[in-house]
Amino acid sequence: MYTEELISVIPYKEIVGQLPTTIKDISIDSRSVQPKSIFICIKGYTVDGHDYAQKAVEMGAIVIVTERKLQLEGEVAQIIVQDTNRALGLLAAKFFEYPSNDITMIGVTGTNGKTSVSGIIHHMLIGMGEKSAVSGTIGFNLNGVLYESANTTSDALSTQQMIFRAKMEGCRAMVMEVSSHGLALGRLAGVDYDVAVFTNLTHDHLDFHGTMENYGNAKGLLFSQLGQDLTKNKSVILNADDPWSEKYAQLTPYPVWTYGLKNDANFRAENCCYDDNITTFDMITPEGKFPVSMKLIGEFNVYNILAATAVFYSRGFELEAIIEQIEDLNPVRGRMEKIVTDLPLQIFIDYAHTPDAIEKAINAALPYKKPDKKIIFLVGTGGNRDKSKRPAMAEKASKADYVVLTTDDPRYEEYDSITGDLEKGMQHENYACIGDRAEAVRHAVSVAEPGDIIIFAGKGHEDYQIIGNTKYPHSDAEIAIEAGRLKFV
Ligand SMILES: CC(=O)N[C@H]1[C@@H](OP(=O)(O)OP(=O)(O)OC[C@H]2O[C@@H](n3ccc(=O)[nH]c3=O)[C@H](O)[C@@H]2O)O[C@H](CO)[C@@H](O)[C@@H]1O[C@H](C)C(=O)N[C@@H](C)C(=O)N[C@H](CCC(=O)O)C(=O)O
Ligand SMILES: Nc1ncnc2c1ncn2[C@@H]1O[C@H](COP(=O)(O)OP(=O)(O)OP(=O)(O)O)[C@@H](O)[C@H]1O
Repeated sequence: MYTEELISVIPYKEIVGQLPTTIKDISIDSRSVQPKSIFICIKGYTVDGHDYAQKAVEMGAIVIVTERKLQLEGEVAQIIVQDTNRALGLLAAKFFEYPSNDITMIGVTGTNGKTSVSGIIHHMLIGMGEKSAVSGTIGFNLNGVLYESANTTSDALSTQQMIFRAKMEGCRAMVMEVSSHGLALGRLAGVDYDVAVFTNLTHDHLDFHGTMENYGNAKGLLFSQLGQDLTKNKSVILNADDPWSEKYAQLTPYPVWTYGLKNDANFRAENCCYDDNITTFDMITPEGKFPVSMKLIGEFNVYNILAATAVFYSRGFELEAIIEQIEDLNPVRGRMEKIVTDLPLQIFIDYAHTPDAIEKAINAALPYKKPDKKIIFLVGTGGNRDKSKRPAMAEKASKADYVVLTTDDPRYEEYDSITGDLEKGMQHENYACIGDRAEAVRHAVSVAEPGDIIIFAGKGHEDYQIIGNTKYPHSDAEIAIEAGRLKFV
């Protein structure tokens, strides 16, 4: 690509040296720079890409985008900008010829439900015969092949690359989980969303955002960044039962569709019934009432389904076709997923790691609890991350009859520090603190009796536990089944 053309999309303060006529590639990682590349220096939390500019030049970078003038050896031009993160988004979008303009982009944000709603939309699209890609916490799923990603919302370069690949593979749509970190750190600059969805906003990530106000405002960027061009067919999907929705509705000129169970909304559910691992309800829509029956359990999934329905409706799909897809959906991996075992227990694997999600997960299991039987809830929290949510997590977990407090990626933090913080929120005495997660899982099984429900929360789809900075293989389900066989079979 012509260098002049590429850099025309970014505001810059100064150019140092002679720009080459063309550049061949774009990179933010000195370890994988290709010859004749433009390298953008990104400040991380642990390391700063500016420190790797010289290495990038040695690998073949011929232009460096930087926030300050660097002392570099070799034939290289420097472009000095105010904010390399923002420049990266704009350059990456231009380099890949704005792939998000050619594909329906659906962004899903919120504290809980991003993976669930994104997965639901993706699977419904596929069910309708549309090619679709989805990116988020579970990775990047392109035509059934899953690629790992480090973050829920990847850096701006990977994001544009993913959208480009989805476009080249003929996808009609791409669904993206949009995290508040991604929005605040400019990872989504240059992405043109067609539909923006909000699930809910509750306590999480305050180590990063500081206050709920900042956290909510960061999520709001998804709606304000939709733009103002009313010739574009865009829509916004908001949860009518969450107070932040009113604020987000003010941020956009595009049509807003609401959903919810409590307040007035365009899409509502009535007569919800949770029975035999089947959920039924009447969906109230702008076109009347439709009975729905689905395999996803829990009230939170009714919200997720209403959100997905609003997305499809806003894009002109027929309600009958939408509901047909809902009835075919399988539970999302690791989200109140019931594990099939030969044990006399009901075992759920779940990803709840916020107070609100824990409450919702336990509520989802309540209809399946048999008289005189227990719900055992295992909950862990991550080390070196938002500590303020820990007591609130245990407080919500206290709704279970027995609680096992443990760790979920302790990283560099002592087990006792994590379980000790959780313990402060416990509302009853029926609990144990066991920092080693494998031991904690075995303990949960050891206190179970036939007919009990055990919910293992926090790991969801993950198959590892991070201790220090090493990922060790770990599966709550496998450990539980092994312990259960020893005990019951
Ligand atoms: C705090 C944070 O956001 N850190 C992110 C950050 O890592 P970092 O600070 O260590 O910095 P780095 O990206 O490794 O290095 C900075 C720059 O130097 C470059 N570099 C580095 C080394 C080298 O040899 N050469 C080189 O060029 C890197 O390529 C990069 O451009 O940049 C990495 C690459 O983009 C991210 O993977 C990493 O996210 C870490 C894993 C993380 O845990 N982030 C969390 C807080 C996060 O972002 N979470 C949200 C929300 C999830 C949710 O909703 O639950 C998410 O979207 O995932
Ligand atoms: N709409 C919802 N409202 C509240 N809780 C939910 C909702 N959907 C799912 N949950 C609960 O939250 C957990 C996490 O769900 P999900 O992975 O879909 O959220 P997420 O926003 O992607 O989370 P993360 O940002 O951590 O990846 C689930 O396992 C479930 O317990």
